Amino acid sequence: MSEQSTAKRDTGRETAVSLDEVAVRFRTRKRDVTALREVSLDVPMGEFVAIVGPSGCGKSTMLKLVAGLLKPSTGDVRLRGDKVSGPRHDIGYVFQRAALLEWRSARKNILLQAEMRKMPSEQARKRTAELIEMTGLQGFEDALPHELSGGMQQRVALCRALLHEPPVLLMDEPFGALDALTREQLNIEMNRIWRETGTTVLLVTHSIAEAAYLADRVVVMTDRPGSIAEIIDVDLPAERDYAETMARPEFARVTNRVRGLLGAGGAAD
Ligand SMILES: Nc1ncnc2c1ncn2[C@@H]1O[C@H](COP(=O)(O)OP(=O)(O)OP(=O)(O)O)[C@@H](O)[C@H]1O
Repeated sequence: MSEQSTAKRDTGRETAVSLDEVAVRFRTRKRDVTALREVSLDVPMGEFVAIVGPSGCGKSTMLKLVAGLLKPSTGDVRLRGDKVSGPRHDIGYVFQRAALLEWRSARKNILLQAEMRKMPSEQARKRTAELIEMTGLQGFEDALPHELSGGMQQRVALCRALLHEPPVLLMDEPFGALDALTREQLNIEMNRIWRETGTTVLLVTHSIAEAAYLADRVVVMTDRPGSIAEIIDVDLPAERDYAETMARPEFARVTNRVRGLLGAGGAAD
C-alpha cells in the first residue's frame, strides 16, 4: 500500500491517457491566467481516476485537454498513444448538467450520440436497450426530460456518453447538482457500471468521499496554477459495498490524506 503513487505508472497495461509536462495559459484582454503547470499523469486502460482540488485549479481544463477541446500551451497530451490535436470521438463526456434536448424522449436523447456518429441503427438500438437496463431506466424510455428526476436525467446523460463504448469516459462533477441520497445511489451505480463496461474514467469531483469510494487513484491538485500535489492509491477491491467501504480504515486513510492536502479552503465533502 503506497501513500503516493507516481504520476507515470508502469502497470503493464496500455496507457489510456497521458499528460506529459503539460501547461495551459489563457490570455484574455484583461489578464493572463496560468491554469495548469507541469502536469504529468499516466492513466492505464480501465483505471478509475478521481481529480480533486480547489476551485479554479484547472480540473475541467485537464478534461478538456484530453477531449481535444483545448490545446496545451506546452507539453503533450495523448489518448491511447496518439497525440491529441483536435476534438476526439473516442471519449464520452458527462457534465454537471445533463443538457438533454427537452423535446426528445430519454431513448432519443441517448440515440443522439448514434446520430452524430452515424452508428449503424441496429447496433445503436441494441446498445441503448442494454444501457437503459444497466442504469435502471426501464419504463422511462419514452419520458421527456422534464418528466424525469435529476438523477434520472444524469443516467440518460451517462447512457448517451457510453453509447459508442468509448475507451475513456470524462466526467466533470456529474453528480454535483444532485441531492445527497441520489448522489449516493448514483455513486453505487457508477462503481457497478465502471466494472461492467471496463472503461477508463477520469472524474472531476468536489466530494472527497465520492473520490475515495469510486477511484483506484485520487489525484489531488494544488491551488492555481494547478499542478499535482499528490496521487493517492486507494487500496480497496474494485467491487465496493457503499456502507462497508465507508467503514474501512483504508477509506478513512485516503479521505484524511486528501483533506490534509487540501486544507480548510479545499474541496468540501
Ligand atoms: N477559456 C478560458 N479563458 C480564460 N480563462 C479560462 C478559460 N477556461 C478556464 N479559465 C481559467 O482557468 C482556471 C482553471 O479553470 P477550470 O475551469 O479548469 O478550473 P476548475 O478546477 O475546473 O474549477 P471549478 O472547480 O471551480 O469548476 C480558472 O482560473 C479559469 O478562470
